[in-house]
Amino acid sequence: MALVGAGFLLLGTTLSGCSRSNEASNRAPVDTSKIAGKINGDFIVKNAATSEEWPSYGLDYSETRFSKLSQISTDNVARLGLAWTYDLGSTRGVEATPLVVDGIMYVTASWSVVHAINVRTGKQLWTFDPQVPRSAGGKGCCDVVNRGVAVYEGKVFVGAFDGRLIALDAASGAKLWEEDTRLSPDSPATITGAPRVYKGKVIIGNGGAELGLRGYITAYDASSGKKLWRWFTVPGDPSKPFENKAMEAAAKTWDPSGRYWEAGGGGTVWNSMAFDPQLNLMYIGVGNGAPWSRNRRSPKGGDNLYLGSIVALNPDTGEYVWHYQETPGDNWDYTSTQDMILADMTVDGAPRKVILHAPKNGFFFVIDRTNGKFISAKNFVPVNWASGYDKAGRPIELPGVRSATPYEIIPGPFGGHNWHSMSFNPALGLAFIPAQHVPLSLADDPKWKYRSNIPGQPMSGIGWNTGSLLGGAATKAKPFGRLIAWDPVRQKQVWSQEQVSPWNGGTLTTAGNLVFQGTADGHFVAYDARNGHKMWESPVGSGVIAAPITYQIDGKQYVSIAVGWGGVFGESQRATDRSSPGTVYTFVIGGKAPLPQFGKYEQGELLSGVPYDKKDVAPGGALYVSNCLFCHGVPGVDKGGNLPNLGYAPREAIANLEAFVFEGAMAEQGMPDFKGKLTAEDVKKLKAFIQGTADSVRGQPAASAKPKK
Ligand SMILES: O=C(O)c1cc(C(=O)O)c2c(n1)C(=O)C(=O)c1cc(C(=O)O)[nH]c1-2
Ligand SMILES: [Ca+2]
Repeated sequence: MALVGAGFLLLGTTLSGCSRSNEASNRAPVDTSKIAGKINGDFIVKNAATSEEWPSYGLDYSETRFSKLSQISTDNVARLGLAWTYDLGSTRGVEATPLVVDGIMYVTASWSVVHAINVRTGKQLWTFDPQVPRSAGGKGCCDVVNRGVAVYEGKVFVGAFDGRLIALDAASGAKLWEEDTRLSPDSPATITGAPRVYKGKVIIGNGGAELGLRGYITAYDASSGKKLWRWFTVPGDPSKPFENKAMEAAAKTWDPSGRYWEAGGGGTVWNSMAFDPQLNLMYIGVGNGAPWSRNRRSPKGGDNLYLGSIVALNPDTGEYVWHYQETPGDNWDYTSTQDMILADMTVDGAPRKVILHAPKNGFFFVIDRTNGKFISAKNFVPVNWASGYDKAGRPIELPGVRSATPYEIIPGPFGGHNWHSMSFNPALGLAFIPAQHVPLSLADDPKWKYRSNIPGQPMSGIGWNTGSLLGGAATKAKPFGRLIAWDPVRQKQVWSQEQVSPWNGGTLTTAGNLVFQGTADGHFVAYDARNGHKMWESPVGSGVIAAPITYQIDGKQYVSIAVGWGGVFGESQRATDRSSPGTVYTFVIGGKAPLPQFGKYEQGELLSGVPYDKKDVAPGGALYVSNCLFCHGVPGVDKGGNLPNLGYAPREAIANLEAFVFEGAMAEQGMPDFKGKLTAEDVKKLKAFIQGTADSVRGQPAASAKPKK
């Protein structure tokens, strides 16, 4: 088909098909009667002492990602070699932390497809495709990703992107039960996060604050799927009774004249949780406001609890116990959903049970996890929205950061640190943060209306609610990616490593004094955890965003990483010219398997020859921001991520843009349907902006590849 040019091939249609077709030949004998039956709370606690298996998302209930294994160490890591690779058959972002129990790895690819792999051979045991309708693609803000599964008493739990929580038989992959976590079929709720199982309850939150969701978290009985409790994170319609005292208290911090409940208010729990069995408290990280702009959401101001907070809940009942708000009155998509780590440390001479947290807002927090009391906060990246935190734990906000005048907010909405997992090495007292900056300027937009396509408001055409205009001011800060080793007690950076680009993978640290991390430019790297010296690296097929794991089988320590470029930054931008399907890489000392052949990313020629009217370029640009930007990037400037850059698309594709926008040419790949949302006249303007921008890039000496969002 002529329209399917080089750029579009990348979208691929091979999801799970690839592994399926190999199913018979890939199977290897496994005693399935013994799989994962032993995994329960006691096991997870016991395993934390040895780290032999990797039974839950963050390795242990404290989510430390610190492995006690030391067979692979700074002494021999240089001899690390490939044991096997496994093709996940996906072309979109792979964000999963794999779990390994009883010699089987459970890992997810994009579109929530689960793969069970025999770790001894690297061969497939089974796959499960929840068949997420591709029309759900446009409901997610940030790529059709999944961060992994939970395993408990012989079952595997996965959150499907369309909002279903599904239980599978760990031995066969057969579906045992399925529950819809959404409140209604037209809800914008998705699931991208990994479930956790605490005390026999499968616990999961949702994504969707951008699309106008009231955040909540739900617990289901692991064996039956019965819903046990649900806790909302922000108050609902004030004409209805409060669900609980926590909502009554929270409502006092919201201005009802903003009618926030119509846009849900936000506060989604789309990623992080942790559990302290001794305190019987579970912790959740609560997300940003909907819309982003507080002036639109709550015109008289207010802290808007429990946005941007860590909240402690009783895992038995879902009852609120305490909260600490990191970003009062969030205005910039400053989620607190980044991974939390529970640690015990001595602060000012006293032993403290703490939570370590590096949320999007750029500050590193140490919080007392018994009562939520603030201990300290210090910025780990440059910030320009607050000068610091006072003794009570309140940020000292700087003027102008909520205004209608375009302002380069630092960190931007991509965060000084996003969902890419942090790890904490208690032996060294260091946390390893995948830190970054992605420049963006924002301005409050008084014209915001719930779910209205307003040119210039990012992605409002597919239902985003930011209440903010994008751009308008040149950004000055440089984008960066930086691995930071942070001492939480002294609140001080100990070492750092600059990376090629923002959006690098999560980290793993080990008793072998190592930190492992994959990078945006397609490498898997081991550093000396004490000083940041690079000890080993291997190229992998594309940019890495997920976090590595390590485990021991038959007396041998392995390291694995799921590779697949994407996520919200990686949809439109890239830092490598390689392109490969989602792939699991497993390494072992002395491993001799050959690296797979890496594909080359075919960028295509800069677009030329699409006729347009110059006066349509500027209005087309505003429409582009509100419909296309976060998926396709700046035409001719960004290089394309796991979705194509339209400035390098084939001429026929842009000349026939209607086929994509209205006729569903890419619907099977998850592209939203713009019928009834855009007019033919709008599409004419979009073409003008795309070709006009490509033409102006051509007029420049060299196309800059720097992220512009
Ligand atoms: O507010 C939300 O509900 C929500 C959900 C998600 C998600 O579910 O992935 C992301 C975000 N926000 C977000 O702000 C963000 O930066 C982000 C990045 C990613 C990703 O997977 O790359 N997801 C999300
Ligand atoms: Ca968000």
